[in-house]
Amino acid sequence: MTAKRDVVITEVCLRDGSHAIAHQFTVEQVVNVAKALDEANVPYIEVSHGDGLAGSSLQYGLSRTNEMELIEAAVSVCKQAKIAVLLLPGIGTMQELKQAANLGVKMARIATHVTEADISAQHIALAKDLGLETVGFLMMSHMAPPEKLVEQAKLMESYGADTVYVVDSAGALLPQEVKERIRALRQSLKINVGFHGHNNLSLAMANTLVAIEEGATRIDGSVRCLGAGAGNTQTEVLVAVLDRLGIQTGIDIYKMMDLAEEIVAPILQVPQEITKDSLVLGYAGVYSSFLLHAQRASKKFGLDSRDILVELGKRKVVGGQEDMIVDVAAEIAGKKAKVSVG
Ligand SMILES: CC[C@H](O)CC(=O)C(=O)O
Ligand SMILES: [Mn+2]
Repeated sequence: MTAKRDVVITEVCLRDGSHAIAHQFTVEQVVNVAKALDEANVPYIEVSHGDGLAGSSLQYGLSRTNEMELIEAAVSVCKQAKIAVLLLPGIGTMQELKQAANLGVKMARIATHVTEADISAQHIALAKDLGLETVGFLMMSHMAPPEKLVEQAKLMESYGADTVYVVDSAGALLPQEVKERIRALRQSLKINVGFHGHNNLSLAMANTLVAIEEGATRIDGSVRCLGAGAGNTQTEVLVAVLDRLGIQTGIDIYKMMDLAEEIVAPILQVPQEITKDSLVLGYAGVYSSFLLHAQRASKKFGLDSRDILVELGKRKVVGGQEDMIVDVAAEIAGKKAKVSVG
């Protein structure tokens, strides 16, 4: 019997979590996590490089294992859960999307910067042609006011998306801002509205609950907060909270708790918590996936990583501009050197 679900959860630890572990997932880890999530009745599990299909590169970070192998392995162990992939046009191409569909993926999430939905037209159309459920994923949603978000979401809807997500990539949105954005989308779209949070300001759960209150029915979470920055809304906690609120997810709470503790926690190199660097991501409005890159640059140039992150926030650097992290670090280090010589 299929479970009743008022809110449909997509588990992102095997994709967003890839950022947190520098894209080092093994087939064994993916199999163990996906199988346990499937048994807990999670409906969608996203598997890809952190930056989406074909993200493995020097710019974004090389994957330990080819993501197609990871996707194939996840598909093979899931009895009811559907595997989703993320694709950022310009990083992933039509070819990878077709390859993923051939492997048995059932959902494609096409992600663009919040003001660039127009570049998703071809990929959304292809995903629909391939028979995939299709999501438009508007990243860095804190950088656009609700009216702009509506304009961009309507473009995705017109291309054929079944759902559009407000994506708080930097974990910078405050509850009121989430409320305004979800409300505006709900009033203007005919399709589902979703929310993807990051916990850099410790607001992922509060923001998710506000989004649900405003009518978002598609929600992302990551078990044990295994996601970029301080991670996402913690799925096992969300499932318990929604159960207390009488909102059905169809997910088995005990099984989620067990897999979080026994299978996902051991994968974490360090426990996910709000450190000074992840806090600055939310505070300065910086892409959560920039965290490890900025920390590496801070070591290389002998800087406080917060100075690099704050400057990136000021310059409104967005996804795809990872090379700017080293540029900014070099510039700050250069200025410091001049001051100490002068
Ligand atoms: C780089 C892609 C990014 O991690 C997608 C995402 O989850 C977000 O923007 O939060
Ligand atoms: Mn994310």
